[in-house]
Amino acid sequence: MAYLQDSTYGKNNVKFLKVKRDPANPQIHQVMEATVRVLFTGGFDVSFTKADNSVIIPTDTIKNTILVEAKQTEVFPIERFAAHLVKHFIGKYGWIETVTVHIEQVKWSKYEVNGQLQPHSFVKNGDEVRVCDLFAKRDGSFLLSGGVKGLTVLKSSGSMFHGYNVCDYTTLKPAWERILSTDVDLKYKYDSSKIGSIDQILKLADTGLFDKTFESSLKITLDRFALENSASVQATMFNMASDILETNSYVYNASYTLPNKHYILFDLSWKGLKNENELFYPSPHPNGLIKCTVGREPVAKL
Ligand SMILES: O=c1[nH]c(=O)c2[nH]c(=O)[nH]c2[nH]1
Repeated sequence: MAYLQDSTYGKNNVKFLKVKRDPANPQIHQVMEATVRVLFTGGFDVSFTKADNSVIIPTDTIKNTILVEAKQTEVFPIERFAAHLVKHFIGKYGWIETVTVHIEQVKWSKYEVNGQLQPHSFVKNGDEVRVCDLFAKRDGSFLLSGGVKGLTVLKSSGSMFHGYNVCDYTTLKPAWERILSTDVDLKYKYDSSKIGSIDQILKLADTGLFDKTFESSLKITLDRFALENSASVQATMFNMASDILETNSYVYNASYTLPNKHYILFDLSWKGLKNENELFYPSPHPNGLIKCTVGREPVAKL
């Protein structure tokens, strides 16, 4: 006999752009362009196993809800909007057991013209997005994380890779100077016990905690990337994550997923030319893929 082992459903890729006007000067805007995913679990099994649609909240309704709530509530920061959606869905539909919200925010930045920051013109300089994930249960427990995705960086000096294991399969030459490039995918998980509750997420949003954590983590990532003479992707990402934990007391752990996007020194010796770390060819594949999660060491109890 077959049985339903696992299931979830919801709406993905719900996009909106909301203009926020400064109450003191309505010409000064901020824009939130976001993509939202909402998934449910709960009393939905019969919709899979008995073709009973009565329990299904149509995914179209989920989409409408996201858009109506985006109109009616504050959407900055995305952690607050995620918490608001969780409260709405769990409060309204008694048979939902868990809600998972994922939000990606496009980075629209204001820029200057003739030395004047423009009040309602924005530029997007890359594919970088701010992300947040909130998993919440009806019993009030939750997991919240924030982060950044798609932040592409490259340094043309200050990166080494040598001292690695060498065996009969090794062809890689040690490097004391190389190109280092990656697409940063960073996720920092908040300590749920420090935050306390979904309602507290709304309150902490007002204190600026989530914006501060995001800005600080981004700055640490970019600062370390630029300033450290990197021994390896592994060592640098560990140092970045450690800095995030040291600086942000609400962060429980920090995870990086970093592709090592290789730029390979082109051998010009056959042409009688020296290549002193000047000409590389970007290698689209294969690429290294390096992940780590860094947490806080438990404090020893005496
Ligand atoms: O920083 C690096 N880590 C590796 O694990 C690795 N492997 C490799 O071929 N080059 C690199 N670079």
